[in-house]
Amino acid sequence: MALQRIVIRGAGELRGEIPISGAKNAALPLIAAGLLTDQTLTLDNLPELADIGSMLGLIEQHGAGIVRGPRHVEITTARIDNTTAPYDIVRKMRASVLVLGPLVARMGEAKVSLPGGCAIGTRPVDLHLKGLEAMGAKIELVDGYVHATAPKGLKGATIRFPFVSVGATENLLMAASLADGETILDNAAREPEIIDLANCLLAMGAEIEGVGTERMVIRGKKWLRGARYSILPDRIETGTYAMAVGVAGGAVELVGARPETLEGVIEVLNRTGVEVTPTPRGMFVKRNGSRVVGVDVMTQPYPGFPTDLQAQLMVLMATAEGAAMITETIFENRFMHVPELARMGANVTVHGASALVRGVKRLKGAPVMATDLRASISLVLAGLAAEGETVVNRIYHLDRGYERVAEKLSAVGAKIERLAD
Ligand SMILES: CC(=O)N[C@H]1[C@@H](OP(=O)(O)OP(=O)(O)OC[C@H]2O[C@@H](n3ccc(=O)[nH]c3=O)[C@H](O)[C@@H]2O)O[C@H](CO)[C@@H](O)[C@@H]1O
Ligand SMILES: C=C(OP(=O)(O)O)C(=O)O
Repeated sequence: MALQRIVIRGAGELRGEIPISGAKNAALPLIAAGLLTDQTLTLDNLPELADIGSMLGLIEQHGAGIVRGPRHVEITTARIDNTTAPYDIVRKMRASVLVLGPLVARMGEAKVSLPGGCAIGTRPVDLHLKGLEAMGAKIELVDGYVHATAPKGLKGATIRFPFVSVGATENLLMAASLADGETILDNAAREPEIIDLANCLLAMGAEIEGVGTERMVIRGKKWLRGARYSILPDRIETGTYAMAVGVAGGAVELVGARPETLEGVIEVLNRTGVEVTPTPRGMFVKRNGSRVVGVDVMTQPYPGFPTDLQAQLMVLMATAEGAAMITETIFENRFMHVPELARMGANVTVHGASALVRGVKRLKGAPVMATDLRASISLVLAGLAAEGETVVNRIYHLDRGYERVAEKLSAVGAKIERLAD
């Protein structure tokens, strides 16, 4: 594939509407859930993203039949004929580890490549593995692969997470749905994507109490049926475009957005001076005239401010009146965007897990690149606010998580285009 880049010529206001796609981080576990049943799981509102293609490719090589249509997929896993998730797929996308729970639960064994570190931190999977061990699986690490076996099937267990993990909650929720007996997940993640997965599992016949709370009780079933489920709108994409309006100014309706999944984010936006109002179709975001003001924000598990919007918020704060302290508590290395933003004139000093952002009047365009998804989109947002031309290189990161980003932004007036070499 030719190397592609995005060119942005700032700085004009955004006006109009942007449709919000289905949530990547809900879609990925839901696709893995397709391995739990021999019947068809149909997913609607499927976003068109590179990560979705990778996840479908992964479950296909386990034996799933995939029929893909526009914004929708039918997954039928009548049989699983391969329980190995190979390094070549897992290294591209960490969410691949979500096949582990479903495979062990249904087949009594799985071999999944260890995902390894990535740009934003070391990201171990020890909580996933300890949970499966508590459910009776034997875990061995062989040649970089996790080999999990439970020849007599998984057994219900009480699992208390020492800290909140979205992925471990999802993996064990799926595993518990097909285990023998009752599983209690304590200190479980409460992200809307977890609720989406639980609701789909309920539609498949699972028995889960406490959905949306930190304590879920799952009574395992011998078999789950097929279902049809519509993926929730992407709250991170929504928050990203809301911040784009904050950065560039203007007024945009985010159509399909679910403001109730973004309360912590809306509260922060309102404090900065960006106005957010729910509408019958989604939410309306507006910033007219004056500069936003700096606010201090700490990332937290849901319902706190999401780490996946930290880089975008930093761009908003980079042009704010006054200073902002942004503290990242989820990942230990999620400030990769800072040096690139500095090249565009942002004034940011990192001290450990905190970044002190002193607002400047204007950013300046520059060639930039990023090493992860949210850092990449933050550079696009910075380009919207910058004087002159910004070229964002290595945009394959963007394609992992943002559907048609250049089209969506140019439809509201941004001067943005995608170029191939
Ligand atoms: C595909 C998907 O949904 N990705 C999201 C998911 O990632 P993911 O599920 O990987 O994130 P987790 O919630 O598991 O990670 C939270 C923290 O726990 C640590 N940890 C996690 C598991 C474990 O076994 N051991 C351990 O130490 C991680 O390194 C991290 O520091 O939630 C993150 C936190 O909201 C988001 O940023 C990601 O976008
Ligand atoms: C970090 C992210 O995704 P993943 O967990 O798939 O790396 C993200 O969506 O911002």
